[in-house]
Amino acid sequence: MLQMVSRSATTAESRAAGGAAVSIHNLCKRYNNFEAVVPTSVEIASGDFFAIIGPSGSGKSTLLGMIAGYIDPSAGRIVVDGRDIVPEPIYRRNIGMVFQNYALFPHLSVAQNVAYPLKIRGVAKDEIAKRVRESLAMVRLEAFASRMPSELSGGQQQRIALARASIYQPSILLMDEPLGALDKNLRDEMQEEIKRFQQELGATVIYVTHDQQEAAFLADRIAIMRDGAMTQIGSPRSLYEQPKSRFVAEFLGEASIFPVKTASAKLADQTCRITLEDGTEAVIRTGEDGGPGRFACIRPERITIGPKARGLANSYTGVVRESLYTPGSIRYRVELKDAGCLLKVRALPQHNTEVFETGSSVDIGWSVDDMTILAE
Ligand SMILES: Nc1ncnc2c1ncn2[C@@H]1O[C@H](COP(=O)(O)OP(=O)(O)OP(=O)(O)O)[C@@H](O)[C@H]1O
Repeated sequence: MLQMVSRSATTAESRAAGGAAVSIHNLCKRYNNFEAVVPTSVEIASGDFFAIIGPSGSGKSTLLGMIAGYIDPSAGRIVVDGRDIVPEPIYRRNIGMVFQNYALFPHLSVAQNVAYPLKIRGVAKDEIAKRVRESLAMVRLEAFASRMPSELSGGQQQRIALARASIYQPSILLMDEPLGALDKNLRDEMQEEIKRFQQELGATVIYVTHDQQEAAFLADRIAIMRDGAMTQIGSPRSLYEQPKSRFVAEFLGEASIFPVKTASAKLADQTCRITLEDGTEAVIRTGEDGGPGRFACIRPERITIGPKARGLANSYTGVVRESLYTPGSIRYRVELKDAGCLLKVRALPQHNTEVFETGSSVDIGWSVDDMTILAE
């Protein structure tokens, strides 16, 4: 294993072309009166792993297609290392692409598939053979050079697609749901593989996925798309911990979200008291003060359940309405007494952790920093 890593690293050193910086300025796509992508601007740094997530139809693939060059933008610029690539045809853009359907040429062997981009660029035979060997080593499939695509598993085919997309050392790699066709275990394995691969290649990656966990695992930054617009861009952590809207909070991970009815003036200790629509009162850290039209949000793992909740700034009693033990976590739904508000709670099962059964009364609470305020 160690030997393989060090050999790949050497290979990468000799190949790494480095990633390109990508600046997108007011890029948009209209189909008649419909804006599939509204004017969008974003800076992607060289070597960044940038993921785009969002519901179906939110414009992810359209944006990627404009960068790749197979969809013409209605307006806007895509500046790569200082050069606007919008007027350039696909083959001049030096962009590698990997898509969900592996799209390997079925009648060509693995080696011939990987060699293809170099062959059409007129690279000499010896050089092609050497680079095919290097590329296959990077995806750990040297032994498969003479196989046909039909003789490979789904994961192996996708690794060959990666090798083929990167053999001409593109400075940008675009991936649209590359693991979409694979089962869960293989997806997990391939995520590790893609991460390692990108680090070795040094390319800037723009990666479209439906899967928020996948995006969080792979990406330095994530853009969340909705109705053709990037609603929020940030690190996986900042998006999860400081979502700006209800949409982002619900799209990325689980949350309990309640409309805010009133908010008090600031209290002396930089906190304020809010009242939720069902009458529940909570003390939160001030900053983005919640008033009518705002929402209070709390993540399930931020809630303490059991006797330890008693000393917290927000402390209540409730009834467990649902209790589910799953590998790695215990999930509850707890209804606050006298309020009816239902909270999602996730506890970490440790040695001797008490599991509360459905119907039991429990203490439940959170600190002033755990509840955040969101806009619609
Ligand atoms: N050629 C077209 N003509 C008209 N509308 C289109 C065309 N291509 C895409 N659209 C629309 O543009 C919107 C964005 O599509 P896009 O494929 O970018 O979404 P997506 O976020 O990638 O969705 P998914 O996750 O389902 O692949 C959708 O509403 C789609 O119907």
